[in-house]
Amino acid sequence: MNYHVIVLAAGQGKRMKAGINKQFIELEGKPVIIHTLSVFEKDPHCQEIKLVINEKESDIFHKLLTVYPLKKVKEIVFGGKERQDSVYNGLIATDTKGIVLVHDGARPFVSNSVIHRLVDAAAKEGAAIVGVPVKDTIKKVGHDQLVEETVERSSLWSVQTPQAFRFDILMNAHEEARKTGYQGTDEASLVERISVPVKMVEGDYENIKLTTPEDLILAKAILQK
Ligand SMILES: Nc1ccn([C@@H]2O[C@H](COP(=O)(O)OP(=O)(O)OP(=O)(O)O)[C@@H](O)[C@H]2O)c(=O)n1
Ligand SMILES: C[C@](O)(CO)[C@H](O)COP(=O)(O)O
Repeated sequence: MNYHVIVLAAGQGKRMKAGINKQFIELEGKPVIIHTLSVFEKDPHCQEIKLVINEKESDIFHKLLTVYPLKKVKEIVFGGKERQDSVYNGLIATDTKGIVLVHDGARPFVSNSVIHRLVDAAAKEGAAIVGVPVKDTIKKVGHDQLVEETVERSSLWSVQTPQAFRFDILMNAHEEARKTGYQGTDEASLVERISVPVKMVEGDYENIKLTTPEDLILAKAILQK
């Protein structure tokens, strides 16, 4: 099943404390964003990549794409203040009636098998996301660091990207969120609000998001494997 993908790279990477957008950090001599884009470039089912960047970093991204030419990156789109704004800008630039994926540029280890399971689920159900069951005990903590409750773990999943939707569903969800000023931390939360069921597809614990410096240690270990 073919799909289009929106790859997000317009954040600042503040928690990474690298002094540069974390997308430019090199892993085995190649920038993180190139690792991520290459997964989709090599996937025959991926028809087009919309790369969403910060306008101020245009020159850097254009130079990178000269060094690493990626024929599926046909258009670069400028992102917005929040992640959700960046997704919306990517969405209005995407021309499809089929399946659209949204993926964090900072998740370079997504595998083809996970992508294909996800796309098949989205084609069948309309909306699907990848995640993994949580491994830790989860507690709700209130004032003065006092534990309020231990949350039942068996139904808790840690959510990743990519997330995949029929284009019209994701667009409706975004339009609705914009009307009401709702800000979610992922696309599925917007889709849940318009009462479309979202299917959870089991992903992979290695599909980490590079967020804080410790994640780079893990990233190097994953690459060396
Ligand atoms: N306005 C924004 C904010 C985030 N992102 C992208 O969304 C993904 C996931 O976000 P996150 O890990 O929070 O990245 P940053 O916002 O860059 O990190 P931080 O919050 O630490 O600044 C990243 O690939 C990031 O580039 C984006 O395209 N536009
Ligand atoms: C979409 C996401 O990657 C799912 O885990 C995550 O919610 C992005 O969150 P962040 O607040 O931008 O780190």
